[in-house]
Amino acid sequence: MLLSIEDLRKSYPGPEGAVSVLRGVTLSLAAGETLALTGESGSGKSTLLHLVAGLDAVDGGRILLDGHEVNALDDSGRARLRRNTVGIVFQQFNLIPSLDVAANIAFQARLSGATDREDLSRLAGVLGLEAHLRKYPEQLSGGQQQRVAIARVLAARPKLILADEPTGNLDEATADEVMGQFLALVAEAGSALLMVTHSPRLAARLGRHAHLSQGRLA
Ligand SMILES: Nc1ncnc2c1ncn2[C@@H]1O[C@H](COP(=O)(O)OP(=O)(O)OP(=O)(O)O)[C@@H](O)[C@H]1O
Repeated sequence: MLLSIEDLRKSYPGPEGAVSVLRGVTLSLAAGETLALTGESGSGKSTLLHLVAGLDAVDGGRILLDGHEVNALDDSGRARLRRNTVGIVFQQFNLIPSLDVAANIAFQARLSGATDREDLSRLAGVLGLEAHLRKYPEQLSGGQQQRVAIARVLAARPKLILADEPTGNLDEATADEVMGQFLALVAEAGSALLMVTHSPRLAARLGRHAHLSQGRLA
């Protein structure tokens, strides 16, 4: 199993004591599987993604990712896992403002040692970015920036992609189109995908669906 989450628990401090957000979440994802995660606003979807990425510490339970227990790793071990195994597409795109589109796409791939130029230009082609490769992020629309963020993650060919509303800033028609391209490229790369979405329509396009409610998955 690529990802096994067992009895995961997470609370945050609140004004009236700790607020329990995840209350025993158990979930497995095999290599190449795609899963949509839905749930009301504030139900803990982003929290779950952050914990899997090792960006925050768990309170209880375990996350096994590609044979590593995420929370048993030190900071550099978690950083290595993020660099080599996980690709992250969050809503704030985190493109590097001083790099042009081509360099942004290549950036993550270089870090993880995957530098196939043909692969990069093909990705840019499929995502409709060829005309923008020499532009800087601030010269792009929100939708174009989202495509660059998607291309950047795919270029590194991670085993697991964590995506939080990756088409959340797009109108419905464009979101459908970009999601189609994204899912086709994910399938081609053989990556597993754990994707948060508010849209039942987009969720239905993934292989599996889990719903987070009251701190547990249904
Ligand atoms: N760093 C933090 N400190 C305190 N509380 C937090 C922190 N991060 C998240 N929370 C709280 O935990 C709960 C879950 O937040 P989370 O962002 O995971 O929800 P979500 O399901 O992703 O929501 P949305 O769909 O609105 O993005 C919320 O009540 C939020 O206020």
